[in-house]
Amino acid sequence: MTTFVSVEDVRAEAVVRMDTNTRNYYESGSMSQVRNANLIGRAAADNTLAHNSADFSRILLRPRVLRDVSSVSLAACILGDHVSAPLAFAPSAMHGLVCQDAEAATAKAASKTGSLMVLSSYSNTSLEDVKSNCPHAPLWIQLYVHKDRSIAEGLMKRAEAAGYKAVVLTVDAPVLGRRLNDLRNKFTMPSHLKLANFSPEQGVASQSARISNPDSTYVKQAVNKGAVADASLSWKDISWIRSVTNMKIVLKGIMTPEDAVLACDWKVDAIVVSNHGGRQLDTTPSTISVLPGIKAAVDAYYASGKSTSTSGRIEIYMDGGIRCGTDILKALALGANAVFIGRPVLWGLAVDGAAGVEKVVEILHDEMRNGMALLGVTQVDQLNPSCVQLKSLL
Ligand SMILES: Cc1cc2nc3c(=O)[nH]c(=O)nc-3n(C[C@H](O)[C@H](O)[C@H](O)COP(=O)(O)O)c2cc1C
Ligand SMILES: CC(C)CC(=O)C(=O)O
Repeated sequence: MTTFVSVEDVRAEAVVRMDTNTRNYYESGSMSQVRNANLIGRAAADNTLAHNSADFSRILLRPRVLRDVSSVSLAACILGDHVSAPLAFAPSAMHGLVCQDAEAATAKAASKTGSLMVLSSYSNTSLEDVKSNCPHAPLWIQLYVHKDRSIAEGLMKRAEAAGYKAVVLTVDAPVLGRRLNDLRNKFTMPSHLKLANFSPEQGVASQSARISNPDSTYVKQAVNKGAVADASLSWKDISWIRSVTNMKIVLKGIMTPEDAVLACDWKVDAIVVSNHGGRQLDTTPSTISVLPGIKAAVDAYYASGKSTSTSGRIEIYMDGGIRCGTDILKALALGANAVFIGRPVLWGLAVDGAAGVEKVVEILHDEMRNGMALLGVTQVDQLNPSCVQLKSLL
């Protein structure tokens, strides 16, 4: 059995186990993708996918010494729920592509490691089966809203009844990004898998065909059934979500201070600073680079007394490019209450199912504890901007 001591070790093993379609679907971003960067004449690293990760190395850590770090705790609270660390699983579609037990395996790992998991609405395991495999950690449901609103309504009602705590509305995908590798591969979900949260009559399965060909017959059928994402979604639809469910509301895909302030105005419970792992609009900034501006805007909003919320301050999370424990410490220092990982979970799954995901979490927890001790910090809420500095030559 290979010894994995870093997330990169897990990734290296995972990618050789995946078939080409799956590897390209999981690994790629949109447009100027690393493997095909020359297609539009750009350097390989000149895209959002690459910047998400690379920009972490532009932020340096400032260790403080002689601070008694004999006991370091990662314990945290996310929207009122206790978790083992401020590290959670981002929603990602179709875990059945790399693991027979699909999201049931991911849920087991979330439960065992005490990690919050967000289930993609496009999962191969039903939300009820995921819940039964995750007795010891909180679950949230991610939502894509289709033209036929009864589909999203049904999903939210089922999730709430099953004990999911929050609905995560993905706001950065009114249309799907142009994923060149998926277009080239004509990627569609393999026929042995199903989108387990929807019945075939709802036509939602056809949605996955959008990845390959927006003009396909499948997609035209799905449009007729109202199963394609509703690009008319707007801020006022938050009131509609609130009328459907008592779950907390999280917006995933916020990239500007302006939209963060609107999220405060609309009194959602939390936002995820995210560019969808570089899979939607290419050449957006990295998430870690926009996080400080968003945190400052949210702080200013509450300091100005504009908030009329009775449920407290909005929480800020981020995802994108997190590959080691110090990336997480930097994000927390710059204002995130918690971070989410997308691809690292999929790599763990591909390597060894639930045990592989547990391994990824164990590595990241170890790296966080180690980094905190060496930084002179014993609790995650002690991380603040004084722990980091921007790389410069002076
Ligand atoms: C294969 C794959 C599938 C994804 N599916 C979804 C999804 O169904 N819903 C969603 O909101 N985000 C989805 N995402 C985006 C992730 O939630 C997350 O924003 C992103 O992966 C974070 O970047 P990272 O992979 O660098 O950690 C997906 C990402 C990947 C890689
Ligand atoms: C089926 C897709 C729309 C899921 C997704 O969000 C993604 O692949 O990034």
